[in-house]
Amino acid sequence: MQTGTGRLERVEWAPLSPVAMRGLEEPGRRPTATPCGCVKPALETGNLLTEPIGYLESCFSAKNGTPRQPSICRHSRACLRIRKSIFNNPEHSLMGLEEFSHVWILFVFHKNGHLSCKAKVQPPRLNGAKTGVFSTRSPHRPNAIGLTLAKLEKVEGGTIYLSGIDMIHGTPVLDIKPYIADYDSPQNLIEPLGECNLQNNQNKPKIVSRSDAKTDSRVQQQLSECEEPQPCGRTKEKPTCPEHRASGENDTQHKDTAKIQQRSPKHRETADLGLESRSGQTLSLAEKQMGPCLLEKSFSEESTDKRPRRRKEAVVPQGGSGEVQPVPPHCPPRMADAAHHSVVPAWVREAPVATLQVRFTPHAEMDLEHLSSEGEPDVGRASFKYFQSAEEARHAIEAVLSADPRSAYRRKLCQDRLFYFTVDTAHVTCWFGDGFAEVLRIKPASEPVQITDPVESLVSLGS
Ligand SMILES: C[S@@+](CC[C@H](N)C(=O)[O-])C[C@H]1O[C@@H](n2cnc3c(N)ncnc32)[C@H](O)[C@@H]1O
Repeated sequence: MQTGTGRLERVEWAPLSPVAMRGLEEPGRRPTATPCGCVKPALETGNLLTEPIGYLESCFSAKNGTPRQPSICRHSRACLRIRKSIFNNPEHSLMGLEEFSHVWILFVFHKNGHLSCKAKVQPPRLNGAKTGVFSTRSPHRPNAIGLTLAKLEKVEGGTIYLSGIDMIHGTPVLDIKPYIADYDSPQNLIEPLGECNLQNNQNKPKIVSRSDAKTDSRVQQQLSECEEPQPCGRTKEKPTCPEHRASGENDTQHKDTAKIQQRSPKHRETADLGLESRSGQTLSLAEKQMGPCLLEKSFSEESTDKRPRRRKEAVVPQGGSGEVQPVPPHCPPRMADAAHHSVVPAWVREAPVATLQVRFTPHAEMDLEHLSSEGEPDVGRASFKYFQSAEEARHAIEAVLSADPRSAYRRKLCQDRLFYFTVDTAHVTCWFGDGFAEVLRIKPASEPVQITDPVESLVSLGS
């Protein structure tokens, strides 16, 4: 059962439930029932009794108005304190994480309201049409687990600070994993060594299909930053603000980790490829061997060979219509990145509505000014918890609204209705017209945001 705390308890994870077991034909692996009749959770059958590692404090207090994906609003902020019930020394579990610029957050959609989910859902971008739940990022899925790639702003003791998030306040978080482009992005897939015939020196350039000019912005950024050939294991962006560095304690950890990581990128790859990487000599051999093999295999290539043709894909060729381009041999992986991207169905990028223009009425402008100056006027600090300035608050409101946060239903049937949402301490009232959203009022959010875990709030209001 999924409870308000986000804990997925054993009864809902019973492996004999139709959802959990349909199609799984391993009768010998079914778990035994306890004398009381409960089904024993068993890792081997995939029955996981989860325990949130923490509860998110987020600038979004409710689902309404929360961005549908983290990329929509880069000023959206949150923090997560690892619970002491998980690790006695939570800070130990975060050691080294500050070396990464982005993290995956796995969480429970604890405010779904009910556990039922349908095989076909209506994602907003399909404007009422249906598609299979597993081809969407819908919160309503058999296991209500969400996955968000967030920017890691800083690590402080046992707490991480994030931006670019799409989760609401109180979201139970199950796990954090570092984002490693080399593993997590198809642009960076590394050919298994076996596929390169080293002995015969037949390292022919891989044929890759170019696709999709509209790459994920992070990837675009990586690509644009990659003017010089770079070692491919390193994806760290420098933190934007120096004050966002970890505390002194973490600096020590940082150095330790840095020592390990200084030699890590190539070592990591050679290790992954099963090559000895301890001695420089072996490493350079491995490097020599790997050079041409590091060309990536694109999904497009795979799809051409093995999969039935997709209906309609957002394959926007760069400099040609899906032509097949050889990637030059000896091209460092980052450079090869530029040659091809991942493929998604067109509807993912073809929003049913254009990006909306956002405007503020003079009244709303005054409200924003007023709200900003309510905090600590002497030090010029706004009364926001998460935003660092009124300007950031304005950008966040614009970002949320320009992506049109309304459901397809509301967009079609409730066109002249007011729309409300809360972000940080601002309660925003607006309405939507043809191609625009207009902010009418911005008031202080009256309700203090409730958090699920009985811990002190990490972000203090005003002071
Ligand atoms: C479409 S989901 C995508 C989440 C994640 N990026 C993913 O792909 O799994 C994002 C939406 O889930 C909703 N949401 C966020 N946190 C939630 C929570 N804890 N429980 C239920 N719904 C939540 C919000 O309405 C938000 O707009």
